[in-house]
Order: sequence, then C-alpha cells, then structure tokens
Amino acid sequence: MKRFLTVDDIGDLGQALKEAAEVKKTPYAWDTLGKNKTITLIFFNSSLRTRLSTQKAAMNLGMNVIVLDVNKDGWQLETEFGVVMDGDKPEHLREAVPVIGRYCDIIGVRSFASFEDKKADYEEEILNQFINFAGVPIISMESATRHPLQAFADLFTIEEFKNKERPKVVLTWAPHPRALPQAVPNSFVEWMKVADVDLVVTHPKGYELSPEFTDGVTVEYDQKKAFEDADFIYAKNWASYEQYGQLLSQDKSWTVDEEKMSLTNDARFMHCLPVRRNMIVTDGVIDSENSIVIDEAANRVVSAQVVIKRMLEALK
Ligand SMILES: CCC[C@H](NC(=O)CCC(=O)O)C(=O)O
Ligand SMILES: NC(=O)OP(=O)(O)O
Repeated sequence: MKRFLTVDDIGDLGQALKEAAEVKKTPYAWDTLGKNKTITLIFFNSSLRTRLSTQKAAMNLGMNVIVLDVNKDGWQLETEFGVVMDGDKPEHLREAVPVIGRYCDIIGVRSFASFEDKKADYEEEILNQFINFAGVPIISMESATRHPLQAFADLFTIEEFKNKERPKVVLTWAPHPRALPQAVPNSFVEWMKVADVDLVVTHPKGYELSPEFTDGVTVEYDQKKAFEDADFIYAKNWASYEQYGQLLSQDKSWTVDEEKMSLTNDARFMHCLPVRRNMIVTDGVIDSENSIVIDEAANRVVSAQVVIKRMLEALK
C-alpha cells in the first residue's frame, strides 16, 4: 500500500473490516512490526482525534513517531509552483517533502481544502506533492476532498453497532457558523456506497456534494422524511460545492434534535467530532444513550492501525 486516500486503497472491504476487528481485539499482536521504523505526521490544520489516534496506532505497532505542525514548527511552506519566493515563505514544499521523506518510512498528512481554488482542491494538489515527491507511502489524515481514516472508522463502528443485515444510514447536513470542508461527507458517502448499507443523504438545496461521490446515491431534501426508519444518523456540516466554499445557510431547522430522532428506528447518532453542540445536534441527542460518537472516535485508532500495519508489511 503506497497511499491511503480513497476507499479503493483499502482493497476488499470485508477483509479490511475483519482485519480491523482483529486489530481491535489484539492491538499489540504486531508490536515489533514497526521496530526501527518511523512515521511522520504532518499537520497543516488543527487536530485532536487524528493526532492522538494515529500516534497511538503507530506506537501499538512499535514505531517511532514524529509530529510536525507546519504552521508552528519548521519554516512557512510555499505550496504554489512557479511563484517568485520573495515573500514570507522561505521553503517550498517541493524541497521539504523529499527531505521529510528521507527521515521516515511513512508520512501522514493533514491539509484541508483551501476553498480558494476548487480545481486545485479537487485535484488534491497538496497531497499529490507528497504522494509524488516523498518517496515513502502517504496516509491522508484529511485532505482537501477526503478523510479516509474517519470513514473507515465510521463504517467499522456501524458494523459493530448494527442490529440488522443492511441498516439504513442517513448522512444529514446540519448548520454551522463556519464554511467547513466536504472531505468528511465525501469519504463517508464513498465508503457507504460500497458497504452493505442503505444510504440516504439529506441536505438543503445548494449543498449537493460533488457528483463524483453522489452519483447513484439517494438524496432527500426533506430531512424528516430521510430520518424515517433510519438505523444510523450521521450528522456533519459542509460548505457548498456548487458555490464553492460558500455558507449558504445556517438554517437551525436542520439541527438534529430529539423530535427528529423519534422518527427513526431508535437510531444511533454519529458525528466525526469536533461538534458544535446545539448547532449540529442538541445536547439532548448527543448526550443520549443513542449517541455513539465516543466509540466512533475510539475506533480511529483501529482504522489507523490497520492502514499503518499494511504499509509496514509492504515495506518488509
Ligand atoms: C474531522 C473534521 C475536521 C473539520 N472540522 C472543523 O474544521 C471544525 C472546526 C469548527 O467547528 O470550527 C472538517 O469539518 O472537515
Ligand atoms: N474526526 C477527526 O478527524 O477529529 P480531529 O479533527 O480532532 O482530528
């Protein structure tokens, strides 16, 4: 495994979920696999869960871990090609990436969508500089268009908590004070489309995700109708794709509340976190016994450990 970005990179989903269950059951069974191997985790944006869970997963495998906050450590990095570097950025990514690649065996990268250039974001220009120039395997820790470690953990969590063969899973947009990336919903849809679930996506008009992800997916503009008989409710905010990066609505009628959850089949509530309480979801719902957001976050160690384990096995 040279990169982990899309659902295709994990291979057979059934096998990956079996491996995840095994890793969760015996997390230290491969604690020498990473001996004398180093993973560098590079953050262009903030993180709690990804930062801690990916370090934990690497340590479970016996690896050395380096964490780099680009905006705090090292030099300000220029990411544009062809510019005259006479500003406040002393180093280009084109040099920094292969240099970092010489100090480690695997790199994890978090670099959110810029919302400045839709084409550059959706062509994954930043992440591809790592994939093309680092010389070591690359794990997306949320890129401009995807968050695969999150989606893998989300699917594994649904597998753990489902009480029927093909559960109804609803991805619902919810209001937020800022314009957030489409990466989490994109990956959620990408993974759920190939999983054994009945997926419905619900959001206000104008918040359609890129067709590359939602082609063939049921989109329901009536949130309450979408919630009917649902087994899992996955809430997330995202900015408009069509009017790229725009905050078209903060319509609080889309906040996930107890009344809407009563329309479901006693559904579990999920969110990748961090979550804006009483914007995305009411306190009553996220504090209820139906909420599995903490178990979902705990499973981020599992998804990261499966991916890193496979990369280490390929390095042997
Ligand atoms: C895992 C989620 C990371 C990120 N979330 C945020 O940036 C939330 C920031 C905020 O609530 O102000 C996102 O929506 O992609
Ligand atoms: N869900 C998730 O990736 O959380 P962080 O942004 O805190 O890493």
